[in-house]
Amino acid sequence: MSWWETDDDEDEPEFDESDVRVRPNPKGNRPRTKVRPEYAQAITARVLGVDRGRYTVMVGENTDDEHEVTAARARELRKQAIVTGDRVDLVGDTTGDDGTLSRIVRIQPRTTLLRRSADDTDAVERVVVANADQMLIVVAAANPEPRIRLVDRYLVAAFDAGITPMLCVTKTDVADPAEFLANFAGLDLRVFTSRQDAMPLAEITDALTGHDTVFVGHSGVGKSTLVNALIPGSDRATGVVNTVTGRGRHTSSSTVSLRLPEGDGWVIDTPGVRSFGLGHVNPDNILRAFTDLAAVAEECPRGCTHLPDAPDCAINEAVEAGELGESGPARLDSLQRLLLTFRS
Ligand SMILES: Nc1nc2c(ncn2[C@@H]2O[C@H](COP(=O)(O)OP(=O)(O)OP(=O)(O)O)[C@@H](O)[C@H]2O)c(=O)[nH]1
Ligand SMILES: [Zn+2]
Repeated sequence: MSWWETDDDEDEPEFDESDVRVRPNPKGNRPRTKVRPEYAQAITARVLGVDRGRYTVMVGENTDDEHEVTAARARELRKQAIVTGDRVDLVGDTTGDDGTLSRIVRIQPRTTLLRRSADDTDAVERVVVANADQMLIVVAAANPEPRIRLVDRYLVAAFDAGITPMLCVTKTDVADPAEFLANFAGLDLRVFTSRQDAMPLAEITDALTGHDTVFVGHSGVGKSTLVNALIPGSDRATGVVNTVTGRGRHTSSSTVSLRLPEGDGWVIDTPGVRSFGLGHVNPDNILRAFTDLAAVAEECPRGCTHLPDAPDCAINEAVEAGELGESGPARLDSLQRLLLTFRS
């Protein structure tokens, strides 16, 4: 079961940063590389993008010395994935002058890690983006048709990673998204609605300010159009949607970091990811995103699934007894739908 139930995988964009397969590491993702004394002078940088083994990184962020540098990975990092959003330590020539190459010697501990597995039964995960604290899920009201299940999968990936999701529905000039949005009423989910001739740019910019936000969405939903409007000059290629299939051409093909015009905040734009398995997801992380329900679940029997058929589930009982208020049933529904997303 893959994130996208489409059959045209041949032209799936390459995710070069996800080619490195990493084993799930219960101890976290802290690199085990010994700190070598000669790296005491290493400086910290933000990975902006990855292209064929070369990393574009930013050093001196928010200082007078801020500049971009091209870097390669040190051999001792072996196969550890270095992805967009990583904070890394650099040695060597960090001037960023033409033709220079510096070396990444360490990956700093990550605050969050958005990951995917090949499919829902695969425990081997690939990392997509590091250190994002927000996810903007972009979905079109029509052309292509919005899919609840797809948004659920993005939500699960975000909650699992400890990333706060938000939703932007584009193309509201084409269709009314109310019915679609009703499916998410049980979630604490900030929702923006947008149409090309009236994009809520100030509102979205405000939500992005001070954050690192990963943008995700199916190809053709208008994500590049939105990114270009939020960040003039970012030059995200926009494609033409095939009116028969509703699918876009895959015009944006690598993950990049873009800075908000005012400087305080980053957009990490991912290409239309079509296989985003959730084999690695821990159900406890999903429950944790529903703080009110998680508190009730303390009373659940050990190993409770919290699904409708779970015996003596405290959440199910509390909702039935009306103890979780008017929104209780909708919240429980949302939780159960998300829990089922990666159990099927
Ligand atoms: N009617 C309408 N069309 C839109 C809107 N936003 C974007 N589009 C059109 O939808 C098509 C796809 O937009 P893109 O911005 O390229 O979509 P994308 O999600 O970035 O797709 P890829 O670049 O293929 O990943 C383009 O023809 C846009 O002009 C909107 O709000 N309303
Ligand atoms: Zn339960």
